[in-house]
Amino acid sequence: MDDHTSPDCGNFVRPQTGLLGGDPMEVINTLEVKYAQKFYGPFQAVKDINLTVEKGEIYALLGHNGAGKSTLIKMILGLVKASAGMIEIEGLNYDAKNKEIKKRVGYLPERMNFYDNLTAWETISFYAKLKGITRKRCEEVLEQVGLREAEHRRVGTFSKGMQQRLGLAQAIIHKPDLLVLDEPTTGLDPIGILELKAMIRNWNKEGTTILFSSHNLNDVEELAQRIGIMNRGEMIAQGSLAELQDRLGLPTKIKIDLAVIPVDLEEILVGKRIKTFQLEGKTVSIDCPKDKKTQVITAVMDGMLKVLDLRLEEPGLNSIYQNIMAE
Ligand SMILES: Nc1ncnc2c1ncn2[C@@H]1O[C@H](COP(=O)(O)OP(=O)(O)OP(=O)(O)O)[C@@H](O)[C@H]1O
Repeated sequence: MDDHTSPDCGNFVRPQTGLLGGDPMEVINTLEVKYAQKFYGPFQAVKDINLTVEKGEIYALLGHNGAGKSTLIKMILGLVKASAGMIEIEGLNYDAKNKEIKKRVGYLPERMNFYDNLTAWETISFYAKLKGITRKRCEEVLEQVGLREAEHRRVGTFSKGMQQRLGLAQAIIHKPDLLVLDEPTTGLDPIGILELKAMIRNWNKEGTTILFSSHNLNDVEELAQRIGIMNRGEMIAQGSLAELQDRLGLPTKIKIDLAVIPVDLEEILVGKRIKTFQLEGKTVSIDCPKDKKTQVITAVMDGMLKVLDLRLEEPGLNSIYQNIMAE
């Protein structure tokens, strides 16, 4: 059972800096989570999570079912009370500035329940009224999510994709600084996913910071600048794709298409200190440490091989995720 109260600060004490206890040069991040924990009875769903989302970033939470993503998201939204730790949004915490935070955050839950008998226009007007927002903004936001033509249809007749768009409209209507999306692409068809990603990118370009959770590695790879991987309540890895690749020491694959395969190919490559490679047709693949790419490419291009094409393949999120989960 969720307890819908504000997260407390537990036993975390914010470090004080500067003469008056605050550093004037301190950058305020959109989201700051420190040592956050959540117990449901004796079960610990979230374990000592530290997470920072900088202004303007798109950050993705990734993890198996039950990893604790939704719980963490609800703690960030003030919908679930943290057992311990600190959560700040734009430098504000829920104990002191609950209402102020709510104005700055927009949320699309995993499942959104609307009144089937209301039209899209009536639904969005209802949210607008709650938040003191103008009719013009309702029109604008329905336009942005592509529901203007369907605005007088009852929500009960909407497809999953259309309901998701309406959910997005209510999440963005008050122009939040931080938009939080819990598995936003689940249940959408491929076109719906593409359109949703375009909307997310547009809002982000306009300055909205975005935190979303997902099971879809492609969506995460395409959208997120930084990724947090959770497992059994813990944050087991965080960073950009390149940082995660470095951390794991995963190689870059160099693929070389040759015009002809010389009989002494192995000798040539070994002579250039390339000991392991795979040959498929006329394509040679070399797994190379990231910091040795230039040396390997220079060695291959020195004229002894007739190279038609050469390309680099960095490991994708798929192999990064699998490696991290296997650690
Ligand atoms: N209200 C609750 N009471 C007791 N246990 C809960 C409650 N909510 C979540 N849990 C448990 O906490 C753990 C984390 O759940 P959570 O929903 O946060 O995971 P998740 O990563 O979002 O999973 P999914 O990807 O399936 O949505 C799970 O073991 C879940 O059963």
